[in-house]
Amino acid sequence: MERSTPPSLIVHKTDWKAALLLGVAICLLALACMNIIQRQSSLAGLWLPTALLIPVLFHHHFRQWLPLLCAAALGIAAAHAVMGTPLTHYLPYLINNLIEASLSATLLRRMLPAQDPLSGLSSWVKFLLIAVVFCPLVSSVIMMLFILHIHSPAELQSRFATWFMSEAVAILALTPLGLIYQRGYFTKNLTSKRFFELFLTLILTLIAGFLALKWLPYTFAFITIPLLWCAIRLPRIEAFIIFLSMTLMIALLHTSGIITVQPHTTVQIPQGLIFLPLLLILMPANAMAMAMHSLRTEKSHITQSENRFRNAMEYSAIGMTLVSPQGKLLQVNKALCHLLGYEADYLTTLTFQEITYQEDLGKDLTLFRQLLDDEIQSYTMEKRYLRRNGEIVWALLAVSLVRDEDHNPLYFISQVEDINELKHTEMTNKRLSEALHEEKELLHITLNSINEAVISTDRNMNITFMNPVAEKMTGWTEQQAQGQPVNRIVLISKGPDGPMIDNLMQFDINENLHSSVERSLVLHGHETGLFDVQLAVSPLRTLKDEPIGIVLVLQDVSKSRELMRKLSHSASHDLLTGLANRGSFESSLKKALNLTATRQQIHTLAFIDLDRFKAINDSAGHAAGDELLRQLSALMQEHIRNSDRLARLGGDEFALILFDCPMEQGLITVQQLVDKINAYPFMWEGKMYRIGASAGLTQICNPYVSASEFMAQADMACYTAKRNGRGQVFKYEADQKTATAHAPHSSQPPQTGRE
Ligand SMILES: Nc1nc2c(ncn2[C@@H]2O[C@H](COP(=O)(O)OP(=O)(O)OP(=O)(O)O)[C@@H](O)[C@H]2O)c(=O)[nH]1
Repeated sequence: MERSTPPSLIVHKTDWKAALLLGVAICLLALACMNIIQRQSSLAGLWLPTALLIPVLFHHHFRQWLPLLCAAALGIAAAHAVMGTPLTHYLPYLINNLIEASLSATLLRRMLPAQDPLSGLSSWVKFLLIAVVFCPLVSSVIMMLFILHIHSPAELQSRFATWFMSEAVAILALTPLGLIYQRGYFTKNLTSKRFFELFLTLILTLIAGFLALKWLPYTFAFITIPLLWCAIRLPRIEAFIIFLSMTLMIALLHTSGIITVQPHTTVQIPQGLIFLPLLLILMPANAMAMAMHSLRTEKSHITQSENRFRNAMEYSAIGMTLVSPQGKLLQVNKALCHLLGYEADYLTTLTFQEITYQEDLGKDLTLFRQLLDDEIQSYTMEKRYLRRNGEIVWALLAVSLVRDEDHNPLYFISQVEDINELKHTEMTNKRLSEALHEEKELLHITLNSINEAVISTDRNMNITFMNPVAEKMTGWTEQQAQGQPVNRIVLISKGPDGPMIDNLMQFDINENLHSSVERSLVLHGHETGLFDVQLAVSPLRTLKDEPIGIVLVLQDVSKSRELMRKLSHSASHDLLTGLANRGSFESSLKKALNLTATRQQIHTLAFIDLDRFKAINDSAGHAAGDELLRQLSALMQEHIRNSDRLARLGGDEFALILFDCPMEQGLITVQQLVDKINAYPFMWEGKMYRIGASAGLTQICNPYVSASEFMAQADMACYTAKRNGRGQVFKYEADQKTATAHAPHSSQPPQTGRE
């Protein structure tokens, strides 16, 4: 049997106090037993020390037994010492007492629960068989072994009976009390009134017992009556106290000779069995006390359980009702009355069918019948009840059936939980969810049909949604992109070859709006190429303003940006020749001046004017003039560096900046250009024409001189070149405000005209 030691009984250290008390108590009991009862025999007729030792050992852990057994041994030894018994005489008996108590306590600990060892009749019977019958028999046999050699068979028989009876009666009288006693019982339970009652009952019982023993015939039959009366009336501990008191009184009266327990028969009862009647009256009394205890415990359990159920029902926040098998409401609680708006008295005159909403009654009745027919153990359903004021209220009904021992239905227990609000909220939620679904659908359709790419992310910047345009532009399907970091899917740079934008969240939309066309945002699609895009990044936030992700809107602006590029190009370039125009050239000139200021670079500025160009127009037509301008532009462009800047200022006038180029080198380069133009054979409609060019140069080396001043200087040098016979290159002389000719390497300029 599984033993659970109650906390109060767990002793971790040696309980010296208990051992001392035990030793003293056993010494006194042994003295009493030896003094009062020992008369004709060397064995006492009633031996209480073992009866006390058994429950003490029972309530202590095995580890505590040694000091307790020692204390008990010392107590018995002390009593014998007082009585003057030699050690050799009593030592075997003492050891036998200790063996018997240990065996009995061990078996009882195995067979009985620790918390309440004698809780009912069955545990008492176990106690009886172990402690009152078996163990005393074992110790009697052991005792016989000690004295076999010294006594005659008749005396052995008598001693066997005396030993057994003295142990059995004492254990039956005292040990149950020790087993069931719990520390603090009397202080907790025995009020002065109850103590007085106990005392009175004890006195009356003892007097009744004494009178029966002294004067009535069938002595023990009459003694049983007050004992049974005590067993029925008193709690078991108090009944056991009276049984013990009665036992002690009878033993005392008998040994003192006031009464005799010897029956008035001719048959002489052996001395050893003199207390056999005591054993016989104690057993039914004990059994009755135990039966009554069980009955009281059971009654208390039932009362408690009833109280619990009544309280649970009455104070439950959920409506509860007991319903008869016919459907009548037998008992209802406050919560149900409140839910349905009826008085309890009126509600109990109705049936559940009468308060059920008609549409829900069919299902309820079906389940009700299934429960009655034992097809199901219980059922729950959502149903509507009709309130007294005609309102309909939603409730969650849970029904179970209580049956009697013969399995006949007694009543239903129904729990009715108010779910009215929940139900209405559910309906509202359903409507909301439908509306939400519609909104979502609408949103999806809108997002699918717009021309912008829309991409949303979660708070960890992982993609959660992409519309079809986004799929097309990024080159990823929504399924592939979902859960991927947005930076892996949406690759955006500033300009086609510019740096990538690492953090889209930090992206400044204003910066994008004001950046040049070249630095505008470009989306790098996965195998879909580059897209000029306009990007808008918006954070997604909850109602509590907590960030939950971002939404990217990418607009493909490739076409408009191409148009802008064209517009920008035509604004800065000459339409006929494709060279830079005057405005653009002036910007380049400012740039050159900046470089001079910041890096001390020297540049050469040249003015080139075609000679006698008018004659081509006049002789071959304007279209020929245009074509010649185009060809000469291309010719000049071919012979300068990419870093140099050639512009058509208007008519047949060109300007050239040779960046980071000193005058000497500039003169050589421009002279080569003039020579090329002079030698250029222009074919038009099968005829060849020749023209020439004059050029004026100046050096940009002073950042404090204005751009227009440099232009004027170059213009002046060019003018001088023209005036000096055309086809020449002149450089501007700063100190003299004049221009000087550059020694030409080539031949004289050709005469314009058809060859
Ligand atoms: N075909 C054509 N002719 C132009 C264009 N712009 C200006 N012209 C003409 O180019 C000529 C320029 O005049 P000038 O510089 O005096 O003519 P030029 O014959 O080169 O005279 P010099 O420079 O003194 O040698 C004018 O006849 C203009 O009508 C153009 O875009 N296309």
